[in-house]
Amino acid sequence: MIEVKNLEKRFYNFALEGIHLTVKKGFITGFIGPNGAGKSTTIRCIMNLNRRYQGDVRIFGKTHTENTEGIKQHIGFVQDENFFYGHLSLEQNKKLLAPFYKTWNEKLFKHYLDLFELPSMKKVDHLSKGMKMKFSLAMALSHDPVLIIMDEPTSGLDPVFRRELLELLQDIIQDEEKAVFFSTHITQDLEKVADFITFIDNGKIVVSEEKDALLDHYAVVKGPNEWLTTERRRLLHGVKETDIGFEGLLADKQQLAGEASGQVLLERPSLEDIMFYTVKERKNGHSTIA
Ligand SMILES: Nc1ncnc2c1ncn2[C@@H]1O[C@H](COP(=O)(O)OP(=O)(O)OP(=O)(O)O)[C@@H](O)[C@H]1O
Repeated sequence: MIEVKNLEKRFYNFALEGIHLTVKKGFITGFIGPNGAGKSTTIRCIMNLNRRYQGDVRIFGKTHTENTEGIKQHIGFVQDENFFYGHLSLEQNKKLLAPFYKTWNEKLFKHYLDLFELPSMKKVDHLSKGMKMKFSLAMALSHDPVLIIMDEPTSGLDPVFRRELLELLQDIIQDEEKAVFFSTHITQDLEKVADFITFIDNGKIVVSEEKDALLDHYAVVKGPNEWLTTERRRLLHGVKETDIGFEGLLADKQQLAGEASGQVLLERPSLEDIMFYTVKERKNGHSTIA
């Protein structure tokens, strides 16, 4: 559905470098990374909103130069900023925007307005933050897109609706013909629904992999300080030492096979752990995980 190769985008004091990324049909791919890592910039390049970039971005096998209109017809896009006309009602916004989509489905739109409890006659400016996000979602889903790309769609949503949205996304990919790609800081959401994870830090992809495999081969290692020889320390990322002991992240737990037994604890990490220790390692001035 999406194939990005060697994407480069430069700003004054930031660069996306050598971004490789794929989003597969039938799956949900989560995009994670700390503030300023380059998630929105990558998404904007994929949507052709950042025009001057290098590299190959293909959606449905085509570049934007080949068929940008055709591509966008089949994408449901949710941005982190509100791009509707604030002084107009939801209904008026819909009337202006729906004609751009050949497959606009008015019944589906009404269904989402009801489901999301949105008042169609209210002005966008008078909606709460979460309601604006819900309206963005309703607009993005009502032309029955095959690819859904969202930049932090769950920010500002209450936990009940967030969970409902995750369920909705899982329903959408059930027919194995669609794909969802979304960025979020709520890594627990991705633990629930994502099939693949792409993690970006400081403009570079740290890891891009099937979620369960990723969580299987990383480990948080905890143990007494005397175990931490220089050699073993080199294997770990974001090491923190206290009087009680140390903890750090191991990218490939096979590297400690045999050596660890009995002396240290190897725990299955959360996505947040993987992010935390990796970013900590970079901030400490060491290289990131390859
Ligand atoms: N138009 C622009 N001009 C200059 N710098 C920009 C521009 N857009 C983004 N940047 C810079 O690119 C970097 C990456 O920003 P980006 O919005 O992609 O990060 P992000 O991972 O989405 O962060 P967050 O999680 O905080 O939303 C930041 O340093 C930002 O200042």
